[in-house]
Amino acid sequence: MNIQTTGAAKAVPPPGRGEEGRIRVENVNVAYGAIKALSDVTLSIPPRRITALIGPSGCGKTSLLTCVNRLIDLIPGANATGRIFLRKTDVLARDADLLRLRKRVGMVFQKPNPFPFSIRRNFDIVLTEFGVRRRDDREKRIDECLRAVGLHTEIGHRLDMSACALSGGQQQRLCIARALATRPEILLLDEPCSALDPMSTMTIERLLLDLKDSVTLVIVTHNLSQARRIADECALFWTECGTGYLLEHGTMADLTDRPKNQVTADYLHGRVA
Ligand SMILES: Nc1ncnc2c1ncn2[C@@H]1O[C@H](COP(=O)(O)OP(=O)(O)OP(=O)(O)O)[C@@H](O)[C@H]1O
Repeated sequence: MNIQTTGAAKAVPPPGRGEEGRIRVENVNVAYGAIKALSDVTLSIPPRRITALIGPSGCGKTSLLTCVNRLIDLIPGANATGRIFLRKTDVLARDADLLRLRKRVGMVFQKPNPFPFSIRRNFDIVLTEFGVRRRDDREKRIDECLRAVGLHTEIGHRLDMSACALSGGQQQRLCIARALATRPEILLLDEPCSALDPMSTMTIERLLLDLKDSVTLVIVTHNLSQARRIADECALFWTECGTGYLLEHGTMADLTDRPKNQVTADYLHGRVA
């Protein structure tokens, strides 16, 4: 399927951003109590590209994603070791500044999760938390984010309506807009289209293609067609004895046309579950 981009407002990256938005994962292990979920993952995710994390259920894709913004800290019994660098900051360091980290790294979940308040308040809560105190600054930021996700003409004049009254696809775009409100370098998306119909899925895919010029996008998806449509790079995870590991990483073309492993070839061509 050919995806046309939305033409939504593109944030032009300021000059000299260089490596901003690159994620360097070094020897990361994740365990939940005695269960080792992810073993020794080393991976460099390029800035301002779309990288898809794919692989069968339980191979640790979400676990890796939640390490990058330290949401894993909120899971009782979870433990992550290794290093994940955003430029010079090791986000897994004990003394990492989590508020600053979550300003730099936004996250969007499988099921749209708007706060059960007005559209405006969805943004105000986040913006106030991250220090945007002046009302007119918040209004400008809301306007910028709604334009970035192509929602401005649909709901820009209805900011006081409940976010929960929006359609599922609109709610997910609102959640992406809310995640963009802190102007993150990185957006993590955990199966963001799996609860959406095909039209809403295409809208989100176009939006991600528009956003990738300014934000590093890492998307977990079970939808291989989606990965082929939008991802520049792809990391295939696998499991052995219940522990996930990185099997192969490269461009989508590398994994599809020149896989290094037979398992990669079989998985990418739908020959294994
Ligand atoms: N909170 C938790 N407590 C205990 N084990 C967990 C927890 N979260 C994940 N796991 C285990 O860690 C392993 C990896 O799970 P994870 O959700 O990261 O995989 P995944 O590849 O994202 O799976 P899926 O594609 O089904 O979402 C699985 O064996 C899972 O059961």
